[in-house]
Amino acid sequence: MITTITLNVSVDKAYHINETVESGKVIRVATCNMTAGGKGLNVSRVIKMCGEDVLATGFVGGHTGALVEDLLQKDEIKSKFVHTKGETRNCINILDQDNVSTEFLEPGAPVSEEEKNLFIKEFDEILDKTNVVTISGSSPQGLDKDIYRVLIDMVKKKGKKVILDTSGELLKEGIKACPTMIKPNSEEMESLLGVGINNREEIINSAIKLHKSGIEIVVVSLGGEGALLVSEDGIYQGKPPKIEAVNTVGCGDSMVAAFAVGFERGYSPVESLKYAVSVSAANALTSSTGSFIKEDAYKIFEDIKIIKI
Ligand SMILES: Nc1ncnc2c1ncn2[C@@H]1O[C@H](COP(=O)(O)OP(=O)(O)O)[C@@H](O)[C@H]1O
Ligand SMILES: O=P(O)(O)OC[C@H]1O[C@](O)(COP(=O)(O)O)[C@@H](O)[C@@H]1O
Repeated sequence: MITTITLNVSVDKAYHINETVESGKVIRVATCNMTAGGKGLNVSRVIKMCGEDVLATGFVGGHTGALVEDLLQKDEIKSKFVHTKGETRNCINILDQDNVSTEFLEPGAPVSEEEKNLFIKEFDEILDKTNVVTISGSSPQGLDKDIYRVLIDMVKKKGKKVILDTSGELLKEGIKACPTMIKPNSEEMESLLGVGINNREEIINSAIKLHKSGIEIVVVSLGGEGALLVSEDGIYQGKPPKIEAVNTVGCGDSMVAAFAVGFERGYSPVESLKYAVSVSAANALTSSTGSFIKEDAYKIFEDIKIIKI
């Protein structure tokens, strides 16, 4: 089983509008899609769509939290959340007539020390039934910046695999525990290493540096250019064919999900790269966040170029 951790859950609303976003204007929404969000729940949905068993964990609270549990149940995704006194947040993604996306991400309600300790206790028990763990996104107020380091240490002590996909201080602290894999984009890697990254060579050198620091698999996502993978098997780029992207929100989460599925199925890093590029590119073809059509992924898979560097 794959377990996903989403400490900062949300209800994601995708607003489709038939104009462009301008401040000071009243905008009527044409259609609204609602999904269980926070990066880790997008990951959970995509894992389920790939056909693997997944358990979603983290914190939920109040009416919005209950709605998230409902939405997951409708997608037949198992969950075991710690219930908080604070209310779960909302995140809004406005997609305009040209499919340009503008996101508003609310902060998460505070988590108390007691709620955190309960999560750690329950997670320790869940780990015994889990092969792969994904940790995604931001953390709510009330948790220390080393929370992911603590959780990764727990996973690694039990000999399981763990993917960390976050940014800023959480990523800086988290990598001290050497997760099995990280998936920064180049801006996240710039901030992590404190250097400017302006070209392909600098991306490769930065990823090699992170791999050498003890992270088994470093995947740098490159948007429409696919992703670069550094592991002990070598350096590879997975390049998707050119597609007409509709909504790229959740592409990073889809990539993490597909790598987790690859670990669960025992794929090699390069096989996982090809699979993950096809699933994440297929996500860009649907308007719904963290979702893909299998036929799109199959078609894209056939046309992916794997380039050895
Ligand atoms: N326009 C696109 N065309 C094809 N694939 C895409 C596109 N945008 C994203 N992807 C796929 O999704 C993955 C993650 O997207 P990216 O935007 O790089 O991540 P993040 O959302 O984490 O910044 C990419 O590595 C790629 O495989
Ligand atoms: O969990 P975080 O880091 O606060 O991010 C929250 C939001 O980011 C998104 O996952 C989109 O992020 P990506 O496009 O980077 O995958 C939203 O769906 C989500 O609610």
